[in-house]
Amino acid sequence: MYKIVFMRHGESTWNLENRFTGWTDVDLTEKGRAEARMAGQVLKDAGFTFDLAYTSVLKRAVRTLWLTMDEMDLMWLPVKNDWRLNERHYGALQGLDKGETAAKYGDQQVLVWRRSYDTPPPALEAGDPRASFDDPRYAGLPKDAIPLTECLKDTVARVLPCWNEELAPAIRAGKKILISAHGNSLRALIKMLDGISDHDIVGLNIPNGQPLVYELDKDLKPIRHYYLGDPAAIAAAQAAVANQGKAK
Ligand SMILES: O=C(O)[C@H](O)COP(=O)(O)O
Repeated sequence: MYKIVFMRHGESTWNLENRFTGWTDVDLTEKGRAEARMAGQVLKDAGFTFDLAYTSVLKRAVRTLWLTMDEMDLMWLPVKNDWRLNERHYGALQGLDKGETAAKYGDQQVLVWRRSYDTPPPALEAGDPRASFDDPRYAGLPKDAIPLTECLKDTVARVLPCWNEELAPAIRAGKKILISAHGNSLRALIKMLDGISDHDIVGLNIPNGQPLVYELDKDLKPIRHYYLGDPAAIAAAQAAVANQGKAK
């Protein structure tokens, strides 16, 4: 049996401000830093240790990983930054207030943009300063790999090769891995691992800074999964994430 740990980053400045973030590279708040340290403490107390860590190229996930590793006295751990673990690109919604957007377009439309499998948010214009074409961290990518918006299906399409080429081989090689990523890149991974339907994935919300353990069989099929930490607090945090996209 293999065990891997997923973790969504701690609270970011735009989580606090309730803005659509996507590929915008915002940092953690103080609360987010505390959540990341707490995750390290919880993992340490539960007896976890790791050989290798993966994260995105966005600082909220990278810093969460650093703080968690620091708390576990694992700053030496090899880390692989993979853009394919980035948050789902939020297109022209990036920077907008989620509640105001719901007040303008309706809760249902915002739910579709946030959670539907195959309807992307409106795309950025190619010349929009929010587009990532000139960002050096994506310099090695073909231009058509850099999104202007993404639905979850698009995120699955980039996360799946990351799983097949990086994560799964590391797990099979016996490495204990920690993956610090984002709400929707983790939803994409979990959808794929658990075979969740396009319909049911709408109801899955990932809380910030909570280690999520997956136990996998020899074929890397999930046996069970569970959050470390207080179930009531986790359920409340999941409900809070779901409610972020509603008009006040
Ligand atoms: O990109 C974002 O805004 C968040 O990290 C995830 O947002 P969501 O829960 O609204 O999809």
